[in-house]
Amino acid sequence: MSTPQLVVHRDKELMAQAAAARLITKIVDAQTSRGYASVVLTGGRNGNGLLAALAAAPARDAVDWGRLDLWWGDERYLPEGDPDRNDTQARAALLDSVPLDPARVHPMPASDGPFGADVEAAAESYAADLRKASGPENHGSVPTFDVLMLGVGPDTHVASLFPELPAVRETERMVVGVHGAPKPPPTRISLTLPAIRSAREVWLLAAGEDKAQAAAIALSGAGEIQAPAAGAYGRSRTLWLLDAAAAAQLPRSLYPPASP
Ligand SMILES: O=C1O[C@H](COP(=O)(O)O)[C@@H](O)[C@H](O)[C@H]1O
Repeated sequence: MSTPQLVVHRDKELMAQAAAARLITKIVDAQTSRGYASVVLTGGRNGNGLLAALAAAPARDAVDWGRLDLWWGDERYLPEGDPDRNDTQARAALLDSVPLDPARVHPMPASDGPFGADVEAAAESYAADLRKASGPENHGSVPTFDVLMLGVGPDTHVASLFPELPAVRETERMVVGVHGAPKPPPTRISLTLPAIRSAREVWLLAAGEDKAQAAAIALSGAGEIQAPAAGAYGRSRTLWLLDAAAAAQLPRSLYPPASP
């Protein structure tokens, strides 16, 4: 378990730009050392804000987009192309603007796909895709992701792991179906905490005053069932990327000033 590191930026725009620059560098370094990079995307306002900032970044095309594997941490279980799906929003923010290899982009199943209303079967299908992509060097049933990004919800949810619901309690499976999510839509697919913890680095994105209480709860030693963000950590690094508004309830001793 890697102890959380915090970086706090002046505002959400600067946080998104700085996080995008950080992601570009991480991807380029991985591609240089291993020939490819593997990143897990997150949805929501902060996740999409980062992707939009990346699309506009001057160094954007330092990334070899054809050698980037993209996965999702969660998905709203809606028809393909639905505007509320995380992958729909990610494509609009960035993915449709860069020359990705479609074979290396792995959206989660849609509700109008082969599994229909059976979200558990859809989740198992994604788990099978992860297993297929996990080589012997990965020591497990998911690839070793270079960076796994998570937006932090105002209730401390990450991916589609909501406080007290069954999905956050899962300890064996890597991907599960979610029913009754308190944030619409109610039916979702999500990586579980064991899958999240397989990543080299986990980056938690929290910007905006509505995230301040969630950040304070998650970083104050709360349990992962009550505060799923508290259970999200990487094998070698756990990085919280915040703006000043989201950090407002944190002890000042937790982080040095990252920008004036
Ligand atoms: O519903 C979701 O919420 C979280 C957080 O979204 P935000 O708008 O509060 O930043 C998001 O990370 C997740 O992917 C999404 O499905």
